[in-house]
Amino acid sequence: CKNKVLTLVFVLRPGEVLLGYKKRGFAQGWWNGFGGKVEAGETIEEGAKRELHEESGLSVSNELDHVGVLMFEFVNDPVLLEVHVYRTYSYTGTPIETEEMKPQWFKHQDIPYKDMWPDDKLWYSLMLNGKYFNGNFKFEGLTNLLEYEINEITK
Ligand SMILES: CN1CCN(c2cc(NC3CC3)nc(N)n2)CC1
Repeated sequence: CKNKVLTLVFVLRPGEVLLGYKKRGFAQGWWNGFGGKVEAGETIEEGAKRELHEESGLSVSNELDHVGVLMFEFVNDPVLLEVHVYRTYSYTGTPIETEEMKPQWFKHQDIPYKDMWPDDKLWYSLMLNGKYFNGNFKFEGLTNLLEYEINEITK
């Protein structure tokens, strides 16, 4: 069991998605949803809500919609990343810039894929359109996507 479980939350409003610009650390300089590690004693969904609040200032009262699981393998690295993707239209608060992230709303056509993880352009359309999906990606380093498969699932 070498999976590192991570979360990724997308806050939506009509025609737009909230992304955060990573100001430091892993994937610095790229835009992404909000998320991170799951701590001992919390469920994956609780971890997702916690990271969203820590990184954006937003709170989610009710359910997050669990829309997919993305598995990432890196050549010569035994640790698999298991990223649980969530989305929600219902949130409270106003996005605030933190030390980690600078939040910004993007119209779907303006999503800055060149400044994002290389896999994002392959599955964002499914996430933005309310589909459910699973994805498997094989990377060499952080930018070279060697293989992938994405399957839409009926939930
Ligand atoms: C804190 N986590 C890190 C992993 N993560 C990823 C990863 C990812 N690609 C993988 C090649 C790394 N692509 C997106 N969009 N997010 C979510 C946030």
